[in-house]
Amino acid sequence: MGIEFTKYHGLGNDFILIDNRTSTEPCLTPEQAVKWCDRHFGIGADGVIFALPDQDGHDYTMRIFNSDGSEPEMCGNGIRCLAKFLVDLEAADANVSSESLLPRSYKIHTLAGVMVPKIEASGQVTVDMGQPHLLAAEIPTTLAVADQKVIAQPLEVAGQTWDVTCVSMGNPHCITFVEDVAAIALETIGPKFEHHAVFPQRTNTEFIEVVRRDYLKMRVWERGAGITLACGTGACAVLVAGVLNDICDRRATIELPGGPLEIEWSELDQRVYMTGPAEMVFAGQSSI
Ligand SMILES: N[C@H](CCC[C@H](N)C(=O)O)C(=O)O
Repeated sequence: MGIEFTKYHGLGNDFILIDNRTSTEPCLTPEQAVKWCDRHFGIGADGVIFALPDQDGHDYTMRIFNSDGSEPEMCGNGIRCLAKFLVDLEAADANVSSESLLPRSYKIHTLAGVMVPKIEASGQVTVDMGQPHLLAAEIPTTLAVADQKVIAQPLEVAGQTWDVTCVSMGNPHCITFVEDVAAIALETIGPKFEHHAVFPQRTNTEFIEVVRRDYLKMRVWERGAGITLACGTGACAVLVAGVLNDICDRRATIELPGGPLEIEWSELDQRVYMTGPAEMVFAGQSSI
């Protein structure tokens, strides 16, 4: 009898979701997660997400392993998929339709703090992603003094100097603004940013083309996953970086290769809100 799983994606950033509600530890090791994420010898995904029981009075706990087996603090597209997975599980347990339970919010404990995804009746998911962290020590990066922000700082990567802005959404992001995002050789430059010495915990890297102050185009090289079609925490970090550099509004559409995300950095509570889809693809049992 294999382990049951369900595949979901958020704008093509795809995840294997596992109902882990009866144990407080993930049922797979990071090494097994690498095998499950392999797109030829396994199921294929950018990561594995575990729905664990609640902690400290929250509804559930989310843990995630990237496709390289590393464990990030948070995943924006992933938590939208987790919310959809949870409402599907609860509907199956109650023998009702998922739609009948909408709208539905969850308080999810993550390594980046408590996140609150809300599935609207439309199926779109809005997530309160909390406040961004901007000090060098919080990213973390050694590119600036620990209690300083990193905004438009020069960073040499692969013999070229890039102006970078760093933002943490619980996980690290290095953002740079370019003229033509399609011209970036992501597979070459991405790993050089990810493993750069100024990022002691590696980094996700986002390359951004500003089309309008409320419309940005983004491509991403993710820590622990490489090129993905979308990155939710990355889109949030990009919006914050755009505001800090005064090149975008506090509410904008971030266009990713997999589709658009609506991001707002609220002036009122300084929290970042992300809205986007989460789709179920298939369910199965794995014997690897
Ligand atoms: N690779 C990321 C985690 C997944 C983030 C991304 N898929 C998202 O939607 O936020 C990291 O190691 O920080």
